Amino acid sequence: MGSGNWHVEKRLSIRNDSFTGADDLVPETGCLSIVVLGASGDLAKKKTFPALFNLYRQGFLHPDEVHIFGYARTKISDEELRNRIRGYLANDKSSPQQLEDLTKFLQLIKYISGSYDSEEGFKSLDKEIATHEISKNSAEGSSRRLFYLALPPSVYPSVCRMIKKCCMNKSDLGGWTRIVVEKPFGKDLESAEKLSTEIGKLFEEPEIYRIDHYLGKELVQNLLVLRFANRLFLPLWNRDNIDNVQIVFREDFGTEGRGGYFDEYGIIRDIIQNHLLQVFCLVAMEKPVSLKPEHIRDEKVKVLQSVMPIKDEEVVLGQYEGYRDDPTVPDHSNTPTFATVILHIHNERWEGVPFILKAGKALNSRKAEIRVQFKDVPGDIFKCKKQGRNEFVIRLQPSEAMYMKLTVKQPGLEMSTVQSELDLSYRQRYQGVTIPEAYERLILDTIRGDQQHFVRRDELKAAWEIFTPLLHRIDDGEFKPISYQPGSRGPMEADELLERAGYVQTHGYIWIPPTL
Ligand SMILES: NC(=O)C1=CN([C@@H]2O[C@H](COP(=O)(O)OP(=O)(O)OC[C@H]3O[C@@H](n4cnc5c(N)ncnc54)[C@H](OP(=O)(O)O)[C@@H]3O)[C@@H](O)[C@H]2O)C=CC1
Ligand SMILES: O=C1O[C@H](COP(=O)(O)O)[C@@H](O)[C@H](O)[C@H]1O
Repeated sequence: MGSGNWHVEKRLSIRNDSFTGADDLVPETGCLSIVVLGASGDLAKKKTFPALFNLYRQGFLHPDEVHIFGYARTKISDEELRNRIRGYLANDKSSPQQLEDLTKFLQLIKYISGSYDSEEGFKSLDKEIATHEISKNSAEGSSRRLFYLALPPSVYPSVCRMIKKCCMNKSDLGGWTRIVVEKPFGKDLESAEKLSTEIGKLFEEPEIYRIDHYLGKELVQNLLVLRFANRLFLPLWNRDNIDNVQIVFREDFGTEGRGGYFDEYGIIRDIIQNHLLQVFCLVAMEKPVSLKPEHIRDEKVKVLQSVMPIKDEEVVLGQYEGYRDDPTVPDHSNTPTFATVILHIHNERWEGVPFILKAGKALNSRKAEIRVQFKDVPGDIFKCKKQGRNEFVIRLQPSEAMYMKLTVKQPGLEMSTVQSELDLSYRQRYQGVTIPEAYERLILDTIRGDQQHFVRRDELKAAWEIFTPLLHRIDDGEFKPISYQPGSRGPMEADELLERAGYVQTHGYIWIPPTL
């Protein structure tokens, strides 16, 4: 936000012109109503409205087509909602153009107050939407209604019932009603299936968009391109060449202000079962038949179903010291704030290759990356084993980059080797290019009707099947987290597990950042 580095690309329509594989999309012309349910909440102001504003600024949401409705229980006026979100859309450093855009954008927002389980509020919401559709001369049957549930999952079923009962539009002329749901989508296999069944009775799968914002990150979206559009990787991406894969998430802050929520879920449900597992799927899945969303999701499900049961000795849990000082966290909480979990895939490509999923809060750094470590060179005549293995690192954040660690000849007269890198740092290579926020792309996908980057019901089920037995044991207090210092690397047992899994850390590798 507010980078001042905008690429404002005005589009005539929001028809999809990229290579998503969703080429059977219907041209969409009807008026578009975006309803943010839970508009007074944190997610709405920090992510949803800023993403909508960015889409508006880039010409993807046309003022002559679009209207935005905020809905929540809090009784506030349109103007009060606008004032609440204003600070998240612009700041002192915003350009005059941005401020002018902001004023126009805020005028598109209307607020309706109502409860999440009574028809009254949803009927007035429907009335407001209909008034807007009529004012835009939208042909009945062509208007589009997007309901974004920025709400706790406990109210999803009642909200979906209310939408179904009070707010559906006709869709015979290309119109639609879609709902976007956020994680946490259940707490284990049983609760997730129950939720899916409840929502599934009301909406068809193509109408449900289960969002995982990691799927909207630039380098996550690049994974299929990298893997399947580069001849270089095709023959290497398997158990014959790859020794181990790490998918890592680190945050250098704790659960500040979210202790109550976090304690109910823990790091596995908060990060690993969804975000890291989605990345895992894209790294490990087979090539899809095409880029059609269903083909991609079929492959994701297959690889999830090939994951073997997690072994106790391949799990390390941690909890940072001071976590329980949060008044919203119970004194004897057993909730992990750190976890390393090793997954094994039982298939021809990956048998024997550990996939190490690691996530932690209150650690010494903030990053999310994929680290693919290759096997040692057989018959190594240079004795470069000591210097380190080839590694291909895809850094999702911060500062998107991918680099390949290689052994090369040390420049000079002597014949000696050194570790170096082939480096693609995005900031350096794509200067002046603004990388969109994950939510921005994903909301655009929901409008375009492209489900490629959303989680399908069977995918969600397979994801919960992997982690539910372990989660139940943690919930029952059978598996205890090890205490670690905030600002550290987490429990040292996690690094020991990494070593046992075969990861060889490179020592003495020094990276010299290129200068512009
Ligand atoms: N384009 C760019 O921006 C590039 C940047 N670099 C930078 O160069 C530096 C070195 O790169 P690289 O070697 O890939 O990355 P790191 O030094 O960050 O990490 C290498 C590996 O060692 C692990 N590790 C780190 N400390 C320990 C420890 N004490 N015990 C056990 N394992 C440990 C890391 O695990 P864990 O993930 O858990 O920390 C990671 O798997 C990094 O800062 C990197 O960002 C390098 C090349 C290109
Ligand atoms: O979903 C979540 O993600 C954030 C981290 O997101 P990022 O895009 O900043 O990597 C995490 O802080 C939060 O606990 C979790 O619920």
